[in-house]
Amino acid sequence: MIYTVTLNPSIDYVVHADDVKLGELNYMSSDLKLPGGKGINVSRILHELEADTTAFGFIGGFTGEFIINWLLRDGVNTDFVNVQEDTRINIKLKADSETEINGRGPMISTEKAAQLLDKVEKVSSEDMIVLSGSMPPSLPKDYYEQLVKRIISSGAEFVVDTTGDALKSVLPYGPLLVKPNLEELQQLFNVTFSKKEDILHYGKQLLELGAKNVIVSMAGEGALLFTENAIYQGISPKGEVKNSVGAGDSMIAGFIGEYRKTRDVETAFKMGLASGSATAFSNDLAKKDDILSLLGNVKVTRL
Ligand SMILES: Nc1ncnc2c1ncn2[C@@H]1O[C@H](COP(=O)(O)OP(=O)(O)OP(=O)(O)O)[C@@H](O)[C@H]1O
Ligand SMILES: O=P(O)(O)OC[C@@]1(O)O[C@H](CO)[C@@H](O)[C@@H]1O
Repeated sequence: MIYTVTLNPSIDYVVHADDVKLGELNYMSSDLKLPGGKGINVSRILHELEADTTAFGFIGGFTGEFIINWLLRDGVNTDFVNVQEDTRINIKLKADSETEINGRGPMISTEKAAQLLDKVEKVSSEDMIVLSGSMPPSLPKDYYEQLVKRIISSGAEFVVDTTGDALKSVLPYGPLLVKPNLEELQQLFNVTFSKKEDILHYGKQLLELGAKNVIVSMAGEGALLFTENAIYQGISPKGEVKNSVGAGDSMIAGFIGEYRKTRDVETAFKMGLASGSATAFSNDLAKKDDILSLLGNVKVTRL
């Protein structure tokens, strides 16, 4: 089983508006409400790729119900901790450019935080856990590390997709995969990249700090995969971008779903690239057929 943990799920409210003027009344040309949050997106793609998955996390209120009902309807297993306040709503504004405004998230009590720690401790050493996304502000700063310590005691492999200090704190525990995008990698080391060598240097740094594999994703420019033996460059297929929200999560799902089957990083990377692009080319997350049809157009070379 691949478990995902979304500490801060969301309804993603995708708003299309042709010509947005700040400070004036604007009308949407269309809108769409989707279940969101990084781990939930990973579970949705894993389910699409027919991998066994269960979504853990904190969920609450009418917004939480929307998400649970959607996942139930699609057949995605969930085992959330229920909280009192509403799960957040994140705005994804598609105008001339893409603007995101993410909510802070509900209050999580100490008791609820402890319940989730207990859940992750009970997974088996055969399982894998993906920890993704931001934390609601009421959780302790070291909550990611607390989760990882419990996972380590279960013996399961784990993947982390978060940012900043939370990411730094879990690297020494040896995550199977971390996947910063370019901006997140620069923020992590407080640097600005001016050439490809900079990306290669800081990608390798993440391996040195403890990650077993690192993907640095670069949106339409593809991604780089760093492993203990080699660095691979992945070129994404070209296509019409409809909604790139969740492309990174889809990439993680494609990678780990395939890696669990083959233990081969190169084929896993190809599946990750195809899944990320297939989501970028869809309004919602990608469907299995879209992913498989892009697979042949993905190019991976060893550097
Ligand atoms: N415009 C695009 N064209 C083709 N492929 C894309 C595009 N955007 C994303 N992808 C694919 O998805 C992968 C992940 O995208 P990206 O780097 O934007 O992740 P991210 O910033 O984590 O995204 P998000 O936070 O929205 O999930 C890319 O490496 C690429 O393979
Ligand atoms: O605020 P976080 O947790 O960092 O990111 C949340 C989020 O932007 O990430 C997903 C896309 O990756 C969306 O479904 C969701 O709205």
